[in-house]
Amino acid sequence: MSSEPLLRVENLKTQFFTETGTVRAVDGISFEVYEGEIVGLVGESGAGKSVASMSLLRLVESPGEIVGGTIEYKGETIFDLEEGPDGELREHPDMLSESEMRERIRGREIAVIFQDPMESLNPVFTVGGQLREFIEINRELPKDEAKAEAVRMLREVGIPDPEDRYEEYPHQFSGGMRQRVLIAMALACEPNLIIADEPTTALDVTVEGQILDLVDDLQDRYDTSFIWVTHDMGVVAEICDRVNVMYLGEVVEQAPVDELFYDTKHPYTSALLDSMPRPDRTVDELEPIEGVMPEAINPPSGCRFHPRCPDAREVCTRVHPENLEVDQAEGYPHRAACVKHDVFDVGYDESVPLEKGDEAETRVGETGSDENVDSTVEEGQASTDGGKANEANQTNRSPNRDGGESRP
Ligand SMILES: Nc1ncnc2c1ncn2[C@@H]1O[C@H](COP(=O)(O)OP(=O)(O)OP(=O)(O)O)[C@@H](O)[C@H]1O
Ligand code: NI
Repeated sequence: MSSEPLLRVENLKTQFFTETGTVRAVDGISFEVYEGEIVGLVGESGAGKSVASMSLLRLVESPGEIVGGTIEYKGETIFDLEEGPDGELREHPDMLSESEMRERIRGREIAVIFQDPMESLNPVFTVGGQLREFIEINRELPKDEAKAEAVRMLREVGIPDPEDRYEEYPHQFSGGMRQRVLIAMALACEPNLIIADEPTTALDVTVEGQILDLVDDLQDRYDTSFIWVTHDMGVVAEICDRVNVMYLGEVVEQAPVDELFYDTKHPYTSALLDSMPRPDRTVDELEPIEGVMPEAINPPSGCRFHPRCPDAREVCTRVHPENLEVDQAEGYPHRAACVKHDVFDVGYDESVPLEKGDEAETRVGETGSDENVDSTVEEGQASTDGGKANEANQTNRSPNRDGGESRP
């Protein structure tokens, strides 16, 4: 972890301004992607994974807008704001222009693979023709060289008889084969980073396994970094090096994959793991996560997961936890946004456990739309003083290494 990250995302916020209110789809997430690693974004539907992915390429469409945070790629600024003369926020002058994003970044440096290949492939053109054209435009190669390169890429992603398949149309390909074509397209410009948004979700398990193996193999050979978006912890286990668990627009846990599975620090991650089919468990033993995920338009006060959390105590309804480092593993931080960890020091141990179903449910959405109602805990700050904590001392920033777990 000594080197600079390829991608650095800090406190990223993306919102949708709808008639019914502001949807805080991505609400202050931070993570890094280092060269050659596969970083997972995992969480239930609506967690903000796709909006986060689109934000990284500045592809959020109206009524959505990135409203805060920083995105840096190889030392260049994809997104940043600064304060103008009248205190208003405006785009930082260092920010890459729209044409730089289009000509230099999207596709060439950072490519995307979507879930549905039919949305990305045009049904009226041959698969090979589309791939060739893409290579021609993006790599400025003459037509015949681009064609040779297209055939080579099709072979590279495991499409048999690529010369023949080159002439076929998307509908003549199976779902798995189409997904391979999209991977070929993503790889065609030899990007440093590929964002894959649930690219295997529509495939059956066997084909999904083959695609994951292919990606693993290509990742080894090209040393491409990936951001892998999925709701499936099984996929995470198979492919990711490090993982960000998202809940209602926030990253609630971040850790190297083994650490996340074997030393889970956030109750939401535990719930995701418990709801995951495993060979050593029967279907009866699967535990679906309690309740449904509330709307990002009016999230619960305090910890957004508290209405569904088995470990929730009274303090969790009031204190909004940052994603703090609670441990280290393999040289990376293990972060968790849960006040049961000692580093938060907000009185979790003394707090009264919430009775499931009553307190929890009435709290949903009660105060969530007003951010100032919650106090936000940052490292080394106690925050039972209702927001004044932000002015409290910032000096004690060292994470409490032996205090990762709450005392019994
Ligand atoms: N165009 C839009 N207008 C309003 N709200 C939107 C829009 N797009 C997304 N959202 C909202 O943003 C939040 C995050 O959505 P997002 O698609 O990122 O979730 P996700 O984690 O990718 O879920 P899934 O697993 O279903 O793809 C959701 O509450 C969603 O309703
Ligand atoms: Ni999505």
